[in-house]
Amino acid sequence: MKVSERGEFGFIDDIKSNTIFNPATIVQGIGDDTAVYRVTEGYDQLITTDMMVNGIHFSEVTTIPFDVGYRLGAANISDIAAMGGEPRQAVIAAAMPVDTEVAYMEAVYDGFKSICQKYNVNIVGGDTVTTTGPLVLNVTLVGEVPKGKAVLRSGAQVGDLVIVTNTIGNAAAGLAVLLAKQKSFDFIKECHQRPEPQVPLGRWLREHKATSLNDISDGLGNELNEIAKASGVTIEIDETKLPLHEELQEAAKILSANSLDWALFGGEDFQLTGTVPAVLADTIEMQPHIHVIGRVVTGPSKVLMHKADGETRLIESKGYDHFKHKS
Ligand SMILES: Nc1ncnc2c1ncn2[C@@H]1O[C@H](COP(=O)(O)OP(=O)(O)OP(=O)(O)O)[C@@H](O)[C@H]1O
Ligand SMILES: Cc1ncc(C[n+]2csc(CCOP(=O)(O)O)c2C)c(N)n1
Ligand SMILES: [Mg+2]
Ligand SMILES: [Mg+2]
Ligand SMILES: [Mg+2]
Repeated sequence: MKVSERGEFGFIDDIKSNTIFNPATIVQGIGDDTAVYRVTEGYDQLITTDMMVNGIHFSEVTTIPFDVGYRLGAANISDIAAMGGEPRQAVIAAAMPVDTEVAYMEAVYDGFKSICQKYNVNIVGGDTVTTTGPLVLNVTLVGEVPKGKAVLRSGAQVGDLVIVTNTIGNAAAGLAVLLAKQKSFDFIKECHQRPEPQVPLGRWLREHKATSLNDISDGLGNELNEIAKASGVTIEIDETKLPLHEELQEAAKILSANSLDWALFGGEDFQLTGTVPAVLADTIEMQPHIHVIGRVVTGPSKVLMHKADGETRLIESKGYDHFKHKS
């Protein structure tokens, strides 16, 4: 059945069950003019929004509907993780072409509900409209962080260590193998299709006094430049220290692609990058999911990379730019 046959209110009825995963904070969920939720005493409130468009962030070739919903949640939860915060309440809006299948949208919502359940996020409302363009989905997410403890982009200090979580470039590599219709490469494909926001590591980094954090949506180069600019520092990273997964290296060989470009400019990894005080070096050494990739030094706001061959390269802020990208 198409959404047009189901009708606006029928559609809302179809998706409104199984949306509250943290009931203690909810006075009113889906079903009134606004939702009503309770905040935690002693916490600052965080709010963020991110959108996904069919043909830009996903396509039939790259992403099944469940994963469209999962990634939509991941992109938003990731921004809360990048503040060292806890995700809490979400509203979701959908602009649908009239011939969209109800089953497709239900699967999108199943994916979104699945990640919300995993991170204890309540889905407290939304909006439903039709469009003559492609499917557009938007989430606005509220989170919380202990008062005054949000980890900003502007706190990097000279002498700090530069860190990144897990491995980077996988989402771009996964997209490339999906578009090339390559078999296998399941790990990097999943990194593209069903990325995991790094909430526990964001919390760990906040608790260990990280001085700045950013999530990797547009590419490591872009995110580190944002930190360098906001903090007024130079960031130096080491090419040999960038954590790259073996599947990414393998995919680069098969597709004759540049694995370093994926890592620096790929985006959509939703890993965290940022800075921590140098005294944390030994503690980080024992943290298997956080890697030191460089240092903060005095100088103008820029990012430099010491290459494997001994040369130094300026890393431009050339991540994914929606107005400049040609597909
Ligand atoms: N259309 C807009 N109107 C008002 N503020 C905006 C708009 N677009 C972005 N911003 C704000 O600009 C800043 C940077 O936004 P950006 O979307 O680049 O960050 P992000 O959400 O971390 O990255 P990404 O969208 O790539 O995941 C944020 O403070 C964001 O709220
Ligand atoms: C079908 C298809 N083609 C290309 C891409 C690549 N892509 C799209 S948006 C984006 C940056 C993050 O977006 P935002 O800044 O909105 O968070 C990237 C790297 C994709 N995901 N799917
Ligand atoms: Mg954004
Ligand atoms: Mg972000
Ligand atoms: Mg972006």
